[in-house]
Amino acid sequence: MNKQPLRCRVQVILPIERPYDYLLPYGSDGIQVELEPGQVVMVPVGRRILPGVVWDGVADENVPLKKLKEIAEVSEVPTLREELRKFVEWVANYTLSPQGSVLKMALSVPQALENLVGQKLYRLVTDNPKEEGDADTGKPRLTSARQKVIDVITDSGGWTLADLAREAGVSSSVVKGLEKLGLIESYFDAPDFSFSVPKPDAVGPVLSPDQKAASDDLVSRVQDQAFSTVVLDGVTGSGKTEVYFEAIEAAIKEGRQALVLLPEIALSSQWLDRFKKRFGVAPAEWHSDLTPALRRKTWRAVAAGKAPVVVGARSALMLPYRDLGLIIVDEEHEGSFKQEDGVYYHARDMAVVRAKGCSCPIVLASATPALETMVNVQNGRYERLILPGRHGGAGMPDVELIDLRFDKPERLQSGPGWLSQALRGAIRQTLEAGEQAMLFLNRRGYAPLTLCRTCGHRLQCPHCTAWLVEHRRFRRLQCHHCGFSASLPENCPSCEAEDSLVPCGPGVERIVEEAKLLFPEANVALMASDTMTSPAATKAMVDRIQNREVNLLVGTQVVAKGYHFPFLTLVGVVDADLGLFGGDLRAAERTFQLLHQVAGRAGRAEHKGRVLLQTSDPKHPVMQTLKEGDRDKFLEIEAETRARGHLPPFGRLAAVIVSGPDESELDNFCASLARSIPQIDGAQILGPAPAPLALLRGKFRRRFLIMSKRTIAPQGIARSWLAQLKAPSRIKVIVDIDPYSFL
Ligand SMILES: Nc1ncnc2c1ncn2[C@@H]1O[C@H](COP(=O)(O)OP(=O)(O)OP(=O)(O)O)[C@@H](O)[C@H]1O
Ligand SMILES: [Zn+2]
Repeated sequence: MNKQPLRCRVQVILPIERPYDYLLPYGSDGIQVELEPGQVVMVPVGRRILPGVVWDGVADENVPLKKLKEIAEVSEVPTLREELRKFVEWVANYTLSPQGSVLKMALSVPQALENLVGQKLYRLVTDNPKEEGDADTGKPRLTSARQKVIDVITDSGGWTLADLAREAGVSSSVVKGLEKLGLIESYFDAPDFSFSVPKPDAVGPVLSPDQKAASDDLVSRVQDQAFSTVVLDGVTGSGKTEVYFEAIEAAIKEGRQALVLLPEIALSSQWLDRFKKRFGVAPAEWHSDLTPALRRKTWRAVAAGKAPVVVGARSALMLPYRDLGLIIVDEEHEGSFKQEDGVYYHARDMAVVRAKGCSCPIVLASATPALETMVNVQNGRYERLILPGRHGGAGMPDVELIDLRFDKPERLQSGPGWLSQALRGAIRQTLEAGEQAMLFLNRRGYAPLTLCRTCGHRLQCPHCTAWLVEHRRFRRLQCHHCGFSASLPENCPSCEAEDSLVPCGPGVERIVEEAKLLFPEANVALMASDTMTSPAATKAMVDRIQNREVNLLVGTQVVAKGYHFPFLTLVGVVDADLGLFGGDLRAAERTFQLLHQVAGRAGRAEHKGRVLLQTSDPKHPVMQTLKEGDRDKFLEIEAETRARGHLPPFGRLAAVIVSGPDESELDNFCASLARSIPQIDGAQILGPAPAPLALLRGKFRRRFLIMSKRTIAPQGIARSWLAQLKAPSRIKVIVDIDPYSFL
């Protein structure tokens, strides 16, 4: 009997919408191997072999056999669960992204998919080495390269030659040399992909009654293994972390995995230290700074259920968890949870969807929950647990406004100054009292703009609609959008006048300069994303601050987040109005959150905190509510404004960004798009308008905005409208559902 060969559907990790059909592979016995949905396979696509996943549903029997290719290889990695496949479909559908692009985020580590059974691996030899060594200790003397290998392998065994060499930063001959010495040995096995399980007897601190009530509630949700969304709403310093650590412990006890999403994991050394202290072991980390070997190990461990706790940036949400029992989104209001590249998604919102699919609770923790989140609390979709006071009875800091129109910063000998008399005085007092002060300005570099005094020319990025920012430490100008960098010219590039270029406005480097000048006796330190180049650099700085080797800290928004410095009592905000401009619908909310978080760094222990905001608009609701410490009043005012404008969360938005290298081709295409804008009840499409960044990385950009009522999904509108016209090959159309950036 001539049976028809069996086929299946495989979703390949290319930007394609749907799975392709393939023939099941033939085993050595000439019989086709049956595969189940979720199995990871390698398949031929054109001339390449790419990873894919056997997808649900049946292949189309009408496709002629000769058109079908055979699956090339079946990966040994654990089958991806139906929950993840459904999640990929959901995210693709919601964000209007190709399913293959979303799946690619889940299979983001190609090396992890390779079959590794029976690899040659290295481990430490534990009996005494035969080589003669140091007479005193009996241990062989090692070169530093060799010692690095020993250090790596002592931490965890089961390394391949290539991974071990790479992780230790040495050549493979160093590893082989150690093998000859008899200090390490090779064996054949599958690498060990697992992370330690936190000790069951590790106990946390004694919780306050409020913390205890919140933690009991979360623990019982974890034990119930049912979906719910809980907002953990606690003032800064109320001990939210300690509370959700209890929930993590409960998930571990249930034998399930816990995921913690942090906005800036690479900068979260304090968080990791606390975790280690509480649980005795480190969690699995997931972020862009991992070495390839660690990436592979982590991916595999997550998929096999051998990473009990994963802490990561937003992309950790896409990992193939075996059995997720809890998700925490810390600082849930943070804008960095929104990805604006490739697949445009909001990790907090998608995390809620994933928790639902996993039937587990999700905790959104913040001292300043997003308006979206609070409206979901009001309408009953989310529940809320409140921690009303700071841990250990520390009070909230006093917030005062400095009106820059009256208290104008005095000029320094070297040029303009940015710190008012009131702020200078407060810093002096703080330093004299032996406490720490922090100056906050959310602007990297020395000056945001450089201008020619003679002809007025402004130094601009050649590829973007943006000023070049001076970074004096490197004596360079930089574009903060595309990374373009040039050295600071001597003469004006336009009129060639000498000594005529002047920096305008302050960046943090300039504040450091002023601080050093005004407080020569102080230890001034700078903390910004471009000075904290690695987790180790960040940790070193955090340690210096904790040890009080720094007494005057200057920083950008990286200092605003989650840090706990007990001796920091004064926070000065150099330009509180900075975030309010720019026509962004969330400008006020974001400014309130950021300043509230920064203010929350002050006076977290015994000594009372004081916060000074320099503003030119002290009557602004953001400044007034910050001063009154009335977050809920701010949210009320903000909700009213948004409701009036039918803006999120009371209406829905989708941005359509069209870009291309040729401006007239772009404008023609946008004009055709504009002509085909459909008439829809309850929705409208605005545009095209030049994007505020009308030129970005050498591409011209135009924007449309779809605004719809809460009850109408903008996805459907975008889909049918954009399907009518095919974009020319050089033009790119991006749809950003629920946009956070309007540049
Ligand atoms: N029950 C407790 N016992 C002892 N120390 C605690 C307790 N709860 C909190 N702390 C300590 O109080 C400090 C503040 O707690 P934590 O950082 O968890 O607050 P938070 O609510 O996350 O603050 P933020 O929103 O500002 O990041 C930390 O040093 C923490 O270790
Ligand atoms: Zn640029």
